[in-house]
Amino acid sequence: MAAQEFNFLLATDSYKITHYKQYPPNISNIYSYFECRRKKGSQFSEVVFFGLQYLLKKYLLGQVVTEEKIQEAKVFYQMHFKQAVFDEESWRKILEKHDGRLPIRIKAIPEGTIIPRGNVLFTVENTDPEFYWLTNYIETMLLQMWYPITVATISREFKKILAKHLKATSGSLEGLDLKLHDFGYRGVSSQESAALGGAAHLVNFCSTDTVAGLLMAQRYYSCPMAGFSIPAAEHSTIISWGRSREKEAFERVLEQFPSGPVSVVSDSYDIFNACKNIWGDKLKERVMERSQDSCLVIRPDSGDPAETLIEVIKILEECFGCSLNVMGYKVLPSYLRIIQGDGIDLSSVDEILQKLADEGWSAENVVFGCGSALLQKLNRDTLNCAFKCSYVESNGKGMDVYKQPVTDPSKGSKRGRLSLRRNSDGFLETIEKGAGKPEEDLLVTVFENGSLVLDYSLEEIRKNARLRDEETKG
Ligand SMILES: O=C1OCCC/C1=C\Nc1ccccc1
Repeated sequence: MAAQEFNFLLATDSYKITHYKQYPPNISNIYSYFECRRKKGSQFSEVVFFGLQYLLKKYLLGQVVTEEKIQEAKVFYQMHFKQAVFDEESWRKILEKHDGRLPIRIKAIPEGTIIPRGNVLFTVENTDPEFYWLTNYIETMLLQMWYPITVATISREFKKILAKHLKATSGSLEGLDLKLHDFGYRGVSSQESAALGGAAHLVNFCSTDTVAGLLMAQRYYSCPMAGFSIPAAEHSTIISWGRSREKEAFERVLEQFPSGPVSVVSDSYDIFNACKNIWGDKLKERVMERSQDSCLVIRPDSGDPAETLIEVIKILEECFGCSLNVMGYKVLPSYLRIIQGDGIDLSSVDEILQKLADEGWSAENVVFGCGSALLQKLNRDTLNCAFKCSYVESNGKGMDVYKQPVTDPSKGSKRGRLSLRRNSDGFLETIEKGAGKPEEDLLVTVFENGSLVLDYSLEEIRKNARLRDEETKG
């Protein structure tokens, strides 16, 4: 028997096993959709759609139903419910009639599309009337797309902030794609989260240490190398020399990586002493002989980020001097930069860059690392991701359906078959009740009856997600 790898029949919430018994008699079609519900006062007005292609390729393509999996599920659910609720016969029908391929159609906006909250992102419907229950059976797995969508969205919000400050204090967006480095691999809940979240960040940037995200981009988004990193110290490679030999530890790093940028975490004992007396004195010659594309990147890693950064940059200015750029902001010598990877989130990065600017410093001097705030400090409610049924057919008649809780109108759902179009002002909008014109519909079929209909590359996704001009103004 084939090793029981992933069993699709077990990849859902228990209660969904019982839903086929609850739908109205003679129901033949269930049509549902995914959206990031609009929420008054929410921090994020638009989202980046990303991640569905990975899920389709990994879990939904080809034969997902087999006799072994039916047997395994039958035994499992009998024990779990202590009664026979699992619909063995229907699953066997899928196996016999569709060779175990899912009779489902998924239509979605192109990955990387930037879309305002409250719009349909993808729709799901059964293509064989016999398996109406399958549409919402896969809700559980499909709703997990909240994660890559939310990470890609947060990462792009970082990009807007970085672009604003870079433009305002340097007059150019050069190097924007390298301004936010993913430090988050260790802070996520699993290898799969690291892969999905890491790849989601790479929609907006090409700077990461989360190797799993690079592999995801290679294997599922046809991108051979989506991001880059540089040699960098960590505390162990510094403190292993003992407190009295921090200078030797730093010197070793410079020697071992003579060309190309190198990052050295410098706060093991006293970041200010390290900058002034080691980098700015004992090793000053070594630092100055490095060039722009072999710069030393000093990494503070503690203290209030803004205060520490300001004090560090002032010490470096004293020791190495600085120049003024075309915007009149100060820039350290090109062989010297700073990376701030501690305490970075959407609000602190804006505050730090503003304080640097107020002190006359360009955003060119610093790159940022971000861990949990990028990959983990988020949940399904961050963008209010929801999956809801909006249309059903029974006895050949269609009916628009919806929920509208008197206790929370913001949880109301859309009704009828949905389409997405760009209106005359160029804004995306969702048309409900089947009123959309097919030729205007931006939702495209990406999955049908077990086959992937479209395959997006990270390159085209990045193009869809690039910042628009107005988002880069100061
Ligand atoms: O300092 C750096 O310069 C740029 C390259 C990466 C890097 C540090 N990486 C890292 C990863 C995970 C947790 C903490 C740091």
